[in-house]
Amino acid sequence: MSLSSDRETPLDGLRRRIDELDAELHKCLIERAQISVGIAAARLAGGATGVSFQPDHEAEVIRNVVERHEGSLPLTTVEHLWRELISASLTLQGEFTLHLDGSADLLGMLDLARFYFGFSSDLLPGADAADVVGSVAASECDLGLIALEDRAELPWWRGLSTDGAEVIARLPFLVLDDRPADMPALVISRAVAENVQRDTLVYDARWSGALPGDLMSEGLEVVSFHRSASGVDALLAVSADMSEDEIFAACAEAGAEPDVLRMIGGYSAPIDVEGDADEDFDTALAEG
Ligand SMILES: O=C(O)C(=O)C[C@]1(C(=O)O)C=C[C@@H](O)C=C1
Repeated sequence: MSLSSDRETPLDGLRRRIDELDAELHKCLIERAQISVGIAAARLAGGATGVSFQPDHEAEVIRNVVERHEGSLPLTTVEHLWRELISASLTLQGEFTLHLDGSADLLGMLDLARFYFGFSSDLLPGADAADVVGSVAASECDLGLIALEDRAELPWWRGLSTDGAEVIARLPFLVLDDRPADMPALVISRAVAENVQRDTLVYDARWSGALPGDLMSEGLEVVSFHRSASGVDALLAVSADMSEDEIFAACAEAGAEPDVLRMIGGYSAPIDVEGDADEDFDTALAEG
């Protein structure tokens, strides 16, 4: 072998560094998985069974990723890697099935499911959103993924409750232009941890008349609505700082108090990475 072929070229040096980093990363991944197994054992020792989702901790993990991130790797690539790790960690803690809203665009649903819940999770398509709510409510620790439409064909959220299946997350979690897996959706489960912290609460609100037109300026986001002969059902997202009395007062200010107001879960608010989330709600559509 000649002397020149023994000398490391700059390219060889870069590849050697990638190999070193891969070994370090792999060691960290092995340790992370061992810790997940430890969490599962500690929960079992404390009398818990099955998976318990900690959506607030998951949000914190991704918030930390966003804060630390720099350089040329796309943020959504890093987000996806961490989502895969969190899903693997959940799978190590117990079996669960992810029920998919079969009435939504199939490719968009599959993209979302794989981006957020990885390739190890067990997927099961349901007929529609109401079917997913029923399956998740009847399970011990399954998850459901339901696509959000401004105008819903059915008020599927009527089947949610805080002692059954409830809303635990809103996707996409990172609001970015041109991101992959960008179908708006809610995640539901009955296996959410008891002490979970959420900054946004979700309500089932019903009016026998029309939907008040200006709820948004009162701090109430209409995530979805359904109009029928008996009135309007709305899925409202509201800051967790607002009491139910304040919500009634804000609705009255916007036009009318709802006949029904029922808390049906909550989530950690998505992060608007570019600072220009499009929260425009088509009030003309709701009023017309
Ligand atoms: O914090 C926990 O309890 C964990 O199990 C860890 C972890 C993670 O892998 O980061 C996994 C699942 C939870 O939903 C949240 C976070």
